[in-house]
Amino acid sequence: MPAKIYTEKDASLAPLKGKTCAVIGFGSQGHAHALNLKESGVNVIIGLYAGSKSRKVAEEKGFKVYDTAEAVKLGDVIFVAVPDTKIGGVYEKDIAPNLVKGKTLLFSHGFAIHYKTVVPPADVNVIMVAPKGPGHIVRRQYTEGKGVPGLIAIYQDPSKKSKQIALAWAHGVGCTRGGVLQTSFQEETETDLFGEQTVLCGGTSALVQAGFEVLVEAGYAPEMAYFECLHELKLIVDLMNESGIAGMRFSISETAKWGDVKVGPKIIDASVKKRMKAALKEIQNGKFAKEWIKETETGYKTFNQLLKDGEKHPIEKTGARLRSLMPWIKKRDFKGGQQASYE
Ligand SMILES: NC(=O)C1=CN([C@@H]2O[C@H](COP(=O)(O)OP(=O)(O)OC[C@H]3O[C@@H](n4cnc5c(N)ncnc54)[C@H](OP(=O)(O)O)[C@@H]3O)[C@@H](O)[C@H]2O)C=CC1
Ligand SMILES: CC(=O)[C@](C)(O)C(=O)O
Repeated sequence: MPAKIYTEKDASLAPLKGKTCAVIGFGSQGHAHALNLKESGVNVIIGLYAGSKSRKVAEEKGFKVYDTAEAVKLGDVIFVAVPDTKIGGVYEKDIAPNLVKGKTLLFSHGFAIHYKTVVPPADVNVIMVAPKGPGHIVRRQYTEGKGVPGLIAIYQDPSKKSKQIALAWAHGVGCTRGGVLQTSFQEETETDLFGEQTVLCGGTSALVQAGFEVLVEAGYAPEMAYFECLHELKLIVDLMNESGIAGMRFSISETAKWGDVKVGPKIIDASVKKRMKAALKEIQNGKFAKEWIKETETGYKTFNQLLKDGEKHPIEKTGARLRSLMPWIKKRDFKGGQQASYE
């Protein structure tokens, strides 16, 4: 039996009417939910720590910004939009002391609840609204009248109104335009971590860099390798996004189709699936989460080094030059931090 997909006709903003929605954090997801909800007519305030560089941006976007603890006190629904491994600390310091009966705690990823860095009191609703897409695209698609599909989950529901609140939030950020599926905190956490590590960000970055390196090491121009392995990837995935893998194959050449079905499975073969299963196991048994929490406790030492190494990959310099020749590709100003958006 196919899973129920909630769309705009199944949702209403009514559960949020007259409510104060406190978004804690104004980064990738935080800024998107806050702006989309506000434009949907919902009353939104922002909670940030005293020295946050996001304060200025949030105020410039017209939001009332409070210290985190104050925002929690004022909020009826509190969206914890801070980095996953920081959530535990923010919760203990600023959220738990102000989380009184009847409030709703909302997450857009299940990490903190599933791996128990947050153990909420039984008398508050705990829900999730997880757009299945990066925050900047959640915002962009909303402004274009589209919507990133999303997941909702209910962890605890003393009010017996949590599902309506979750659907209202999903509606307010535009997810019901793309379709909303109900899941659990465990399922969202495990599938999201798996996808971002092995298929999306992790798998794709590694695949693209490997393809670029093979071509450049074989003597082909880096520009050629960039166009082939990164720029055109979006065009191919756009076709998949519109009409599936078979639909994408409709648009590519016979020769490309033959290479696709004949050589593709030799590249992503059973050994890749074996490694994917191993990654899933480490997510399911908590090993990944433990290592990630430990990494943040060391001040992101290895993480920052790996990010720096990635920034130095030759594909970045080649790509920046080629993208600058395409005026329709909007340059992003990252100086503002994670909430850097296109607006
Ligand atoms: N990025 C994405 O697209 C997605 C993220 N998620 C989930 O959304 C949640 C938020 O992640 P994401 O949006 O990426 O986070 P970002 O890193 O983009 O933004 C974090 C925000 O939290 C702020 N912050 C940090 N500490 C505090 C604090 N003590 N009090 C208040 N605000 C604080 C930061 O302020 P400052 O700018 O000053 O550092 C920043 O504005 C996570 O649970 C993540 O898993 C889910 C789906 C997709
Ligand atoms: C965009 C998204 O959902 C990711 C990749 O899982 C994330 O940024 O956490």
